[in-house]
Amino acid sequence: MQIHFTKLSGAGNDFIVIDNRNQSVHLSTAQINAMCTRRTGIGADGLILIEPSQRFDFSMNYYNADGLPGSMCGNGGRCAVYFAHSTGVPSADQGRYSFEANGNRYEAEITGHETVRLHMLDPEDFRNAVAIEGFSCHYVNTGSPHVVIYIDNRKLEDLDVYGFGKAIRLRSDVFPEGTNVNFLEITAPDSISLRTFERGVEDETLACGTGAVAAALMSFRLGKVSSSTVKVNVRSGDTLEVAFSEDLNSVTLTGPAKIIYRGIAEVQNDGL
Ligand SMILES: N[C@@H](CCC[C@H](N)C(=O)O)C(=O)O
Repeated sequence: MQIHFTKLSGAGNDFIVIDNRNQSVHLSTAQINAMCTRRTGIGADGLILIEPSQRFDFSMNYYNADGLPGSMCGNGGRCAVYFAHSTGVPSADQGRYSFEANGNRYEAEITGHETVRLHMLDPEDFRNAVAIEGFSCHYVNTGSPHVVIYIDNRKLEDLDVYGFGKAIRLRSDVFPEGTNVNFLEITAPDSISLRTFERGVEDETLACGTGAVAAALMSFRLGKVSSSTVKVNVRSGDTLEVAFSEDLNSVTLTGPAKIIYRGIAEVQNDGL
């Protein structure tokens, strides 16, 4: 079966996006995993199906690279909106899209050349300083579950994000559903540097949108940054901007979303 797709990058978090508004594409877990596998497939952190919605401009169905449905993907949401904009998916409000993902409504707008601002859900379930694997782990759900760790006495660039991230992600006694794990350094009163191990990719990614939101909100909550607009420098070298009200609501995530290429994949019954 041949599938037309578009590859997008949201600050280095990369996605295969498929326009499935006619609902002709049905992919299994194994097929999505094969398409997302680097070297033998197209390669991506996740796959997004753009599907019809009764109530909004479209529905975003997001799958992690392991082929399983993911929780909210902030960079994926921004890429889905950039894809919709560049593909001519109609929107009820010019220049602004509404879509559903994981049963929630999201809104986003194109704010400049290859730049998308996404309005996020209010954060939930803050937990402070739980000791796990030798780290003081803060936790918040920003649409996806995130551990936030300040690596005060080490260098972020030298940190074993894969090893430490995986060990914490696999602590099912603390996180029965798993978690994404973020390591960060405060670099100024309004900026941080961030590296993220992602659940479902099971590796470090070059950026994570809901992780950037978790890191910015947690840092403001703990008094580690003083600005409610925080620049988050991610592994790709890009910068995401997280803005919020002082009570940590009305959160937006803004940053680059780019089309890398369009292609046709030959998908076998059991994968590529
Ligand atoms: N990269 C994403 C987060 C995607 C969801 C996550 N991997 C999960 O299911 O836990 C982002 O940009 O937010």
